Amino acid sequence: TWRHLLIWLQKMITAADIKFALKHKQTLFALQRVALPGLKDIPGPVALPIFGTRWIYNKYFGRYTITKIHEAYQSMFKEYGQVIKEEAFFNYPVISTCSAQDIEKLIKFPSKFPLRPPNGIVSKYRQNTPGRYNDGGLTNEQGKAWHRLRESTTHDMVNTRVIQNLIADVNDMAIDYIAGINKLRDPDTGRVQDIIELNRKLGFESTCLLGLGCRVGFLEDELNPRVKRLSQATNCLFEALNEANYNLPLWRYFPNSTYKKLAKAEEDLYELACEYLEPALQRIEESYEPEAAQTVLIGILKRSDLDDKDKKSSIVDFVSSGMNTIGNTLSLLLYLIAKNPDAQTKLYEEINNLLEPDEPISAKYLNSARYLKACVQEYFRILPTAPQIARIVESEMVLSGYQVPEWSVVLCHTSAACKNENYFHQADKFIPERWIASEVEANPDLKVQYPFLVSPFGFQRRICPGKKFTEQMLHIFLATVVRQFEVRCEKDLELEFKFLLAPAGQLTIDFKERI
Ligand code: HEM
Repeated sequence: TWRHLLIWLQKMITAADIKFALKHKQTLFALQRVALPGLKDIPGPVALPIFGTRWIYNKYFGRYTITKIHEAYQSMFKEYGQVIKEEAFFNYPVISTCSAQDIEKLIKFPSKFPLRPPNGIVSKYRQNTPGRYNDGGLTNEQGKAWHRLRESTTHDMVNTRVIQNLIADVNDMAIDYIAGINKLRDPDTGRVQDIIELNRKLGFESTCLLGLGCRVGFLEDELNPRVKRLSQATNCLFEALNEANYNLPLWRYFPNSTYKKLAKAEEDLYELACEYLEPALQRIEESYEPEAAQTVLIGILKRSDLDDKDKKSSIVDFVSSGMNTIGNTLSLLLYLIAKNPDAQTKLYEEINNLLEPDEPISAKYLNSARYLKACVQEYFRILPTAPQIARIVESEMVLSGYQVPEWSVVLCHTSAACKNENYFHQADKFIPERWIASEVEANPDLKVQYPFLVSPFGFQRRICPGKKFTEQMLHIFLATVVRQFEVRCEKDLELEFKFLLAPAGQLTIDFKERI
């Protein structure tokens, strides 16, 4: 038939092309370089000298608001296409892409030591504080220095067995969380006017459990002064990071108010972490068998290839990286579940099928809870708190037809890509079934073509080391809440970008006790 003939012809042409390409590889490559548009051709907002394109976020004459940066990117991708170029201060180019093909290229780039742009202000502070820090730390270092820290500090944290051993502790936290909800609920309506603060506290408490190896008391009625300082320091740190990211980088030249804020937050975090480390250090001296929750911490403290500064700065990095990310995620996840009653009903049915009424959540349940995991995965597709992943490209590469030079900064907008109808069927709908093979078999439209686009924890070897812990934590949290309450939310949630995507204003949730 004509179709077969066409397919045969296509194969012949492809084979001939490959032979030709192999023979004339160098020439073709050179021609392609000449022919392809480059960095300067990538569309994007008009750049001004020095200020680059940052004027678009200016309060008075800009087009977008800095706290709505997620919406700004959606609008720019619509206006300019799937790849855009912005210019940071001093006209440093920053490329953004939401193309699945580009993102796949970056994810699959065989990098030994993937490069993520360091957080300049943190690196500067740590350089200025040599008494406490050897370097920028795990989140900011690059190359071999990063690899050394990564290998020696995250070994236990990425181990499934170590994380599973924390299930009992996380269950206890979830019970305290439910008690917290019950204190906030209106006795007649079950309404909690604003759940965000409680979720933040649970985020803080769980991160401390992982990084400091103990419960610190964020879920208690009265916060002890140490915990209050910890919470304030983390908030200040994120405020300073946000300011440093989007305001003129004057901190490079003198310690401006943003730098001072960051320095104070880092100092407080460091001192507080050290206070929490004391009992663990004592335990090591007394050769006690560590409790499950202390495995990660004691594992780091016992390393002979790390000095004291490396150990302490890594623990500070773990605590500060996890606190707000988990807190935001809990609120955003709860909101999506509350907005999707059908999915919630299915989830409740699965819980009842897999668990006896008073049976605690166990590794066995978590391993078989397919719908629970699908709900969390679908949440990550729709509302991840880290909507883009940054990389410095290690070699020249072609992104959406543009030749991008080596060492360019590229932001992979995985979240924007996840909203693309061409990539996900009914992209704006919460459909956990798309992540379940048997459901996809029954409805092939749901098949996920580009699963790698859901990368809420990043990718390559630089992927978040807290991923396993966080996922387990979210599974336990969601199952515990849905088992106890039917949750509903009437209003739509406002979002704002504060270094991370976060809920803005209040999140009012109705918690109806299940009978
Ligand atoms: C909802 C929770 C979390 C989210 C969404 C999240 C997200 C991320 C993302 C997107 C990255 C960048 C990865 C990349 O560049 O490829 C990252 C890195 C990192 N995260 Fe998380 N994270 C979370 C929780 C945690 C927790 C609990 C910890 C505590 C251990 C943690 C520690 C880190 C560290 C140390 C890095 C830097 C890793 C490196 O550069 O090697 N994160 N995280």
